Amino acid sequence: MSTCEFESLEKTLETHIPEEELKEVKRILYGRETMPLDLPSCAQEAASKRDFELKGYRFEAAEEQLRPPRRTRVGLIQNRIVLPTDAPIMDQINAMHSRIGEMVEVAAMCGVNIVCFQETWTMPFAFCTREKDPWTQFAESAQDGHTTRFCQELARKYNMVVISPILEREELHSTMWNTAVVISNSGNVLGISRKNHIPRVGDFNESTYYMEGDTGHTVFQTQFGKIAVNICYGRHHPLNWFMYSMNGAEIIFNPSATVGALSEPMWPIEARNAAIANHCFTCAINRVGTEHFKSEFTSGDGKKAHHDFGHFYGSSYVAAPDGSRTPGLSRTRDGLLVVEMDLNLNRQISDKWSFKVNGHAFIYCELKVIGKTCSC
Ligand SMILES: NC(=O)NCCC(=O)O
Repeated sequence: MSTCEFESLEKTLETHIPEEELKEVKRILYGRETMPLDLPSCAQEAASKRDFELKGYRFEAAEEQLRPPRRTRVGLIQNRIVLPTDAPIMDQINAMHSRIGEMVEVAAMCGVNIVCFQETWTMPFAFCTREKDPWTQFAESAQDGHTTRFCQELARKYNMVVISPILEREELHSTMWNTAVVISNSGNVLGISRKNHIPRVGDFNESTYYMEGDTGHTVFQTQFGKIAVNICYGRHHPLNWFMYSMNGAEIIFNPSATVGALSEPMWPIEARNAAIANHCFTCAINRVGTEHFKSEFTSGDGKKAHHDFGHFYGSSYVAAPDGSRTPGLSRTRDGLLVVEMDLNLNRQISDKWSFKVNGHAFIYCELKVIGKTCSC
């Protein structure tokens, strides 16, 4: 595991930029200032004891005459794997369950309503190896697998919606998918959202394992707002975010696994731009750490074979429809980002900028040109 990784952009800015200039720098980089969210001291203490970063922010909306505020708290969890990648599979899964369990307990202390974990959170991101065995053994049923049952317990215990992205094994045909299981705060599986764009870039050899998802752009009505899940590589496709939003999503989660050398310059832009373009909140989550694999693998680029994928740079953040965003979590540490948002902001910004109205009209005209009608 690399110990000399750069910790975070925010830390560097805060260390080197004089206070009076820092405010302006942050305004230009991050938009309207996100206020810190007061989190209970018991949560701060537990996070520090359990060795993870805990940060809280809130996005406000203007007061309206006819609608009360619609405040929701989301929790984004980023973490490294707990055990080495060659430990017995069930031990690896159980170790991840217990790590996430203790982080979700802190999320509950912070009043989180919807929590989302990183992409394929129960396993190392082993698709770089192109080996089927043992990695396919991490795949589980989305409906009633070990991990879904674990998340249902969390959901019931803490009255929290849980988004659990796993490697799914669909029992009927033994097919695998990269799937987010969405569990309501009463513990029922509300449904699933399968990754619909599979990367063929760098060491992301995921097409060796699973196909493009077949669940469309599903939006889930929860007690705390309408949510959707656009898994990792899906964030590079503006139309993907657009379709979730056209189907009514107020918050779109983007659980990811991505490495610095490949995508870091894109990371702060894509989910944020999606929030702006679609008048919604977006939540980008990336794992942390460097994962080592026993067998060497090549990247098909003429370079030497290697045992690791590179550094997963964390930096999870939330973006709002007005273009503002929270600072990111660290590039190196496990972390929980708690963000309170007033969902009324979506319509307020839509009324101001009207991007979605234009998008709607655009689709309608395009369909008319190709001779199809639609109900949207
Ligand atoms: N997990 C995944 O889809 N990664 C692809 C690389 C990226 O999109 O940054």
